Amino acid sequence: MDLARLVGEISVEIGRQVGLLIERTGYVTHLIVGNDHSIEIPHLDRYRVAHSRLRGLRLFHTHLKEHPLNQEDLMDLVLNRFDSITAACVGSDGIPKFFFSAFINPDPDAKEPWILSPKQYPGQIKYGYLEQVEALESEFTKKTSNLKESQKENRAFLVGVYDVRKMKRSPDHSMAELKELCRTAGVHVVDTYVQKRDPDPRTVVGKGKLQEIILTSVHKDIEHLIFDLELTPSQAKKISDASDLKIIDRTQLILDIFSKNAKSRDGKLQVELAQLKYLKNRLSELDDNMSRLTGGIGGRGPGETKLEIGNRRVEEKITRLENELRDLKRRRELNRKARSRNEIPIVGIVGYTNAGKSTLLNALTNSTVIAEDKLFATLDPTTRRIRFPEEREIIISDTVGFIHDLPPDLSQAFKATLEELGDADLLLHVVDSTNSNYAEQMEAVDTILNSLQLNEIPRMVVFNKADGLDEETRASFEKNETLLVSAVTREGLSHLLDLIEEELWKKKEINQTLVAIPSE
Ligand SMILES: Nc1nc2c(ncn2[C@@H]2O[C@H](COP(=O)(O)OP(=O)(O)OP(=O)(O)O)[C@@H](O)[C@H]2O)c(=O)[nH]1
Ligand SMILES: [Mg+2]
Repeated sequence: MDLARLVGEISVEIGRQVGLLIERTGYVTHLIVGNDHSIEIPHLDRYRVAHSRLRGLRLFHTHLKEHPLNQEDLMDLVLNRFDSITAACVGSDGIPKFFFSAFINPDPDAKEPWILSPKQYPGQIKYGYLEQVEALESEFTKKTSNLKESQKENRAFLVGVYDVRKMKRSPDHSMAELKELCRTAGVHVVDTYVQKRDPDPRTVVGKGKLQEIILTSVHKDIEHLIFDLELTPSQAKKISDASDLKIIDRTQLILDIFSKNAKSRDGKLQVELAQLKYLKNRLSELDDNMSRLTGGIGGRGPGETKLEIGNRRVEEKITRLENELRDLKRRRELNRKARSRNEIPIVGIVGYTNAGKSTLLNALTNSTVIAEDKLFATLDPTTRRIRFPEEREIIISDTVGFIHDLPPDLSQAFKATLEELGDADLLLHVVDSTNSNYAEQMEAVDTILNSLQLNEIPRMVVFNKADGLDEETRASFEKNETLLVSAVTREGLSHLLDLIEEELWKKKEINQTLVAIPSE
């Protein structure tokens, strides 16, 4: 109380708010002098206590007018995870007349992230402060331990800002896909925010909204803020300046999944190259935030490439990877030439990610290529042979799944793995018929195939997962005479093989007759 009085007197004398940061032992770590209506809390990162939900510091400060705690005070409380915040309203003599206090609300579902205590007069101040803080802390621990293991880690807040006029697909679909990507990356989605208008060039969402999102995130123990767009380097920096959260965009999320799933030498190099290219554009913004901007989920970054290495090293590494990839590509081409000399027809399986391409390849060839209910399970092209009666044989290859708006660096990197499709005699476009967005997904695949100049190759659309359709949808597919199969129940597969055989050999025979015609 004496301290309160002293601070009050100083405060009145200089006409500014004065604040103290006090440890639980009573030790004062900071004396902060503000202006007449607010004070600014210094950066407190190193005071963060790892396992407890509170910082172990409380803020005591003066209000020169008889105002209760304002929005700014409460933001300070929540963002800094103070044990408590107290405003002492001091009279003209510097003596505190009454106090307003607030604590962080341990209930993550509460409407407001704080609890306000009733106004107190000096005589009413209780000394059970430590007990109160301890009770709060055990409440926090209880809430956290109630969560399932899977909900404790990689908690994320998803933010989608969509300019509906410019979008090719609906915001809902885009957000649903972002959630799928998160699930694949092992991210637990806690909260989402969708806004339908032009992204703010500086902070994507407005400043006030961003603060609100950050508040909620701190409150719900969320560590990742994931944006459904590619952030510009300066947006990423501005947003991460405003909070301690890890800022991740769609590109990084996809890169992250790719880096987890790449198995072959080639695939790994491609992913690392894409990561480095993404990083290079952001190196100019190099500062403390960079580790958070580039760490990826659970700290998976681009290989050994930590940020200590500068721009030059990144350039060097990019060149080295590109050379290595060129070598691999040359070798692949040799293999391909050898194969095409044998004149075995090649069938490429393409389609949106998770359509069931790998499962279909497995079912057709009875092999076991990894098939998972995850996006981008396949990153490396896999090739198998199928033998038909009459000594006929085809080579059939699985490819990486397609997705809307593949980040430019990635599409560049993955063109290499799709290049082989150029040799294909037939493309099987596999569609997940049970996905309500299948039409949009087909369009995305067509767009990518066209951009790869593969539109000349005959295409066969295969609607997969027929076993998962309800009667009505199934009937509508059948009415349109679509090729309906199930890689799981094997329904329609022998028909599919017949069609493939027909397509390839019918064409071949015609070609041969053409060749047989003697030229002049
Ligand atoms: N019900 C049903 N599920 C299927 C069928 N075919 C594939 N799936 C499931 O769909 C999921 C994705 O299958 P994948 O074969 O990995 O798909 P993909 O197209 O290779 O995916 P990426 O490699 O990630 O692009 C898996 O969980 C499969 O079990 C099917 O015919 N019926
Ligand atoms: Mg696959």
